[in-house]
Amino acid sequence: MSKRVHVVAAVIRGHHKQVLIAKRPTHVHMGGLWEFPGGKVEQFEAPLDALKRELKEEVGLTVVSAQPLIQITHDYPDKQVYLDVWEVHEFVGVARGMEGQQVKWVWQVDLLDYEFPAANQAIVTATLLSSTCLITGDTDCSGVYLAAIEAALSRGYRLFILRPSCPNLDFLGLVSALKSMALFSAAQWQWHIDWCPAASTDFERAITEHKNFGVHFSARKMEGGFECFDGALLSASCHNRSELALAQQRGIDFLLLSPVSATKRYRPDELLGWAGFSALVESINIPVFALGGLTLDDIVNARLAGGQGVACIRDWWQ
Ligand SMILES: Nc1nc2c([nH]c(=O)n2[C@@H]2O[C@H](COP(=O)(O)OP(=O)(O)OP(=O)(O)O)[C@@H](O)[C@H]2O)c(=O)[nH]1
Repeated sequence: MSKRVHVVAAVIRGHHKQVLIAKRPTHVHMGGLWEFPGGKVEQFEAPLDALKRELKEEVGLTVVSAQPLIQITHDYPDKQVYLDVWEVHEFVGVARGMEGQQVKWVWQVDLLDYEFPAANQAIVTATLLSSTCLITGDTDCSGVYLAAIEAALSRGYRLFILRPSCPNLDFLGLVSALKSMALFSAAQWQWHIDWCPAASTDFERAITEHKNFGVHFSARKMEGGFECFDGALLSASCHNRSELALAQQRGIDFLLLSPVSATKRYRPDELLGWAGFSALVESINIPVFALGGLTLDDIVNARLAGGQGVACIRDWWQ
């Protein structure tokens, strides 16, 4: 088997949630498909230096700052790659196809309409997700629930795992309120399947008809198998290597992995710590949020450990 190729690639974020993509020339590997600009890391070259060199050479941009986004290990029939993907928020220059290739700024939601190499699916998901995720608490009043979501939106949260457990909540009313909130804030909602009436056609319609809605499974629900939610983003909670592997096999789009840090529910010897989190994240190709005893100050640690960001529960009660 040939050696795995270390490739750096960049999700370059421009104005108004636009992202730069480039078309691979037809004669090269994965030719004719779209890609995130980048290329191979040279011998003895640091990944960030390689990223800076490739972006200058390929699209004429000077990187000012970049942070890790996701790492993918993928085997094509003819090539094994390790895609080391960075997020670039700050750069200087005007993007051009320096090698004659087509380059394009696209709305991040429109990335789903472009054809990328197979390894890129998780990169596109990671690009669409924010670096924070809020798991909601409980209430028996829709008004209180929605007010807490609005307050969280104003604190910067855009991705929510919804788990109101009260059966008296008006589901369709909640859907319609969340739809209009999504319109103004681009927020994404994952319905916690434990709460949602899975058999309800209203639920299925809401999930599959609206791109901001997805479904979240507990590890046990995921293990038990689930029905198909056409086109909806799927997420799951995991705690160990075998659950992570199952999630990947079941086509889950992103994960919450816990417990990373101290919480009341777990003994100290059960905690993953950042090293344990990082080792588990490395074993799969899916964006993973760190969960358990963390705050928004831990986003940098999560990114350095290969994660997408942090998921918080306590913040709901602020
Ligand atoms: N740059 C980039 N490469 C990707 C992406 N997705 C993906 O599977 N790859 C694969 O990673 C490898 C990158 O190699 P490359 O050909 O772009 O690297 P390079 O510019 O250094 O090539 P060269 O040295 O042959 O000129 C290719 O096998 C390509 O198919 C992506 O989003 N961006």
